Amino acid sequence: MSESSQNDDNRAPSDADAPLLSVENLQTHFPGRGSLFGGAGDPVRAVDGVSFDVAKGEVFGLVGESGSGKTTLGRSLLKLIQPTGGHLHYRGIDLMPLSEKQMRPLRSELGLIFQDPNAALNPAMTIAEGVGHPLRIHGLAENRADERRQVAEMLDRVGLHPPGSFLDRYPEELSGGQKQRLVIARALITRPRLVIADEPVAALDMSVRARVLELMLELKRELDLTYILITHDLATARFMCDRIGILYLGNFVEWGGAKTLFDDPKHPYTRALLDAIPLPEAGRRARTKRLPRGEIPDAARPPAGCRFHPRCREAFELCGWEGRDLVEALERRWTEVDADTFEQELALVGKLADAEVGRDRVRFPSGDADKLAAWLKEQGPNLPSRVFSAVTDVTAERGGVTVRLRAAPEPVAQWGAGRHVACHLYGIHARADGDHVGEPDLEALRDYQPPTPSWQQ
Ligand SMILES: Nc1ncnc2c1ncn2[C@@H]1O[C@H](COP(=O)(O)OP(=O)(O)OP(=O)(O)O)[C@@H](O)[C@H]1O
Repeated sequence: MSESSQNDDNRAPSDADAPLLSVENLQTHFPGRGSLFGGAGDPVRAVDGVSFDVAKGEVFGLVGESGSGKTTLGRSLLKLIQPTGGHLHYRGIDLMPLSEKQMRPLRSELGLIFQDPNAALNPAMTIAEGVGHPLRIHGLAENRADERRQVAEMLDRVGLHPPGSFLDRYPEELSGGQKQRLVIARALITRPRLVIADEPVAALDMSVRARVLELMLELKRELDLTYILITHDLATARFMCDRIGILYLGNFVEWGGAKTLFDDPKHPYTRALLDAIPLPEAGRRARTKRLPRGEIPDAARPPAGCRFHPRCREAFELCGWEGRDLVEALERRWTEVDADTFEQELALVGKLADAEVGRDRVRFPSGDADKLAAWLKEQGPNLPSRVFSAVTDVTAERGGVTVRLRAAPEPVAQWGAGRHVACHLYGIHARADGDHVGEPDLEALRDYQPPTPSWQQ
């Protein structure tokens, strides 16, 4: 089938101005992993409320650390994984209720470029068979000769010259860069409109990465493609993307034009990621101390409030501090103080494993509750995080001390300065469906003035 005849179908009442892909509050939760002792465990919120549109012809980047949900989101957009909630429209077609059988006519329009060529290419098939396979699946070749002709044409487009010399060879005979060109040829052979490229150059040597990315941009222009590019690498995103979404624990913290985000990032996480890449331009420091602390948390137990708050250097009292943050802050303090101080404080606070840790409180068992409460009040503000700013109450009782923390809302994205940003530093806007946040007193927060972010002072 020619490209024009594919475009002539009448499957959807497509409005020329409508986005090619429209994503609203998309969620993909996996069943909980359970524990050794049984029980289902909390669901893994791999994708948790993502919203964005992709216009025809654009390159939209999904950027984030390992575990942020990029791959799950990419696969959910193609319904290779069934999202568990939200809305997903492609060319105006509501994809959410479609069964795999109903999706089949659309599959040839939706391409996927994999990261690992070895996983994407069947080593037992010749290049003609492997790259031509999708044509057979979708009935897009008239006969074998037509299939070989189409494969040869696509090999030519992806720079494997002369194409005839590749047809009857096997993928393993090719170099890494050539194999990735094959993967691209296979993804584009059905002439898709929307292509999701999942870390398309991450497995390649530095020396060939730029050439493969340039090829992808060239093919985009020639074949009228729209890309969603998944990458953990901001330099790749900067080179390729028109717009970028910064993903953190299943949701965007900031998204908008690539230039806007690179030139003037607003979210502390975006700023930290950008500070981590060495850039040649004058005025941008190669590495600073603003890198996020620690690792991305478990998506089955996302932090309350803003999910980034435990790692955020700008976090303040309304960012969602909870009991485990207080315990972690004490742990960190004890790695920083001298041995004598550690021994004294351990004797007073007791082993942290003995503390009863809840979302909105921590109870420390203690034989001298008054002394411990006084120490906590005095040292709390000096802990190596802002957790104590959220403490509402330190109560000495018989046998222990209870520290209570105020619940705070999960931020919802706001529009400002040419991008969406989900951060309380820009005003308190709570996500209505953030059901893991506890029960913040939204009424009390209505007139709250957040502090000025440190970089604006
Ligand atoms: N099938 C699954 N069942 C349960 N949890 C899953 C499943 N697939 C992914 N996850 C979890 O979902 C979260 C997001 O994973 P995902 O692979 O989408 O992130 P990613 O940003 O693509 O990371 P990476 O770059 O390492 O691939 C992780 O916590 C991961 O462990």
